[in-house]
Amino acid sequence: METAAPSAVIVAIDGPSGTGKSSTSKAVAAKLGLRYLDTGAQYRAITWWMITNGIDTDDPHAIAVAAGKPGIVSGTDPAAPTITVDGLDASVPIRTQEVTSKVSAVSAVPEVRTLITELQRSIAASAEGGIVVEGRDIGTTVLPDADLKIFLTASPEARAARRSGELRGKEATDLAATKDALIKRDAADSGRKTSPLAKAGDAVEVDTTELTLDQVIECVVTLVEEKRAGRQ
Ligand SMILES: Nc1ncnc2c1ncn2[C@@H]1O[C@H](COP(=O)(O)OP(=O)(O)OP(=O)(O)O)[C@@H](O)[C@H]1O
Ligand SMILES: Nc1ccn([C@@H]2O[C@H](COP(=O)(O)O)[C@@H](O)[C@H]2O)c(=O)n1
Repeated sequence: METAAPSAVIVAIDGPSGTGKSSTSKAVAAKLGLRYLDTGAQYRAITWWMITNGIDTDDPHAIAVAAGKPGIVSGTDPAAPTITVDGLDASVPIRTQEVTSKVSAVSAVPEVRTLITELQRSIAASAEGGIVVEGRDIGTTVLPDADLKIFLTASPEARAARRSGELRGKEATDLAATKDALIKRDAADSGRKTSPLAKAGDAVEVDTTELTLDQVIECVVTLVEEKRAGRQ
């Protein structure tokens, strides 16, 4: 596995859905001049491609056979992250309810994980000044030698309330249904055989339930700065 230049800092941020991984990672990367990679967007992109190409997302064999076909490219500027599939901007369609409901089944297929993990490692290795990579298995599997690993948590109630706030005006905002859906997705992601959602043994756990987003960002920035200072 290739690693980034010695001065670069690699930060892995994992955790269940709605704990603030994307918002925190983007802001931390922007503040510290690092690149940013949203690995969930990559699993969403491959899921979107499967749906639009008529692949049965309940058929792991069909998914495995097709897994190498889409060309997924992630842009890592934290101010404007991008995701394309076969050259098409996928940033909007990957956020639909249909993709969200099918992404756990697609991302559980080992052939999908092998391909996406290789892609993630090559992006991290080419981020010369360092990168914040967020997902579910970054600290445990994708980048086990990351300089700093963070595992964000929050109560299901807080996470559902955050998600409902996002959805208001766009789709149904039933708090109980939102909570059930995220608990179900977390259970699928934690329960799969290959590279499940899990906290690395050496990750710092941050419970964000009672923290504002700014407080979480500040906490992670401090942890990165401490890590950098300790390496000098
Ligand atoms: N500490 C916080 N307090 C209040 N709202 C927050 C906090 N952290 C994040 N949010 C809000 O919660 C919502 C979900 O955050 P975000 O998308 O960053 O979570 P996530 O962990 O990346 O979720 P997913 O894994 O499902 O993509 C966003 O609207 C974000 O602004
Ligand atoms: N490292 C990762 C990241 C994500 N997944 C899967 O993608 C889904 C969508 O992730 P979001 O962060 O965009 O909500 C997630 O539910 C997982 O199924 C993954 O497996 N590994």
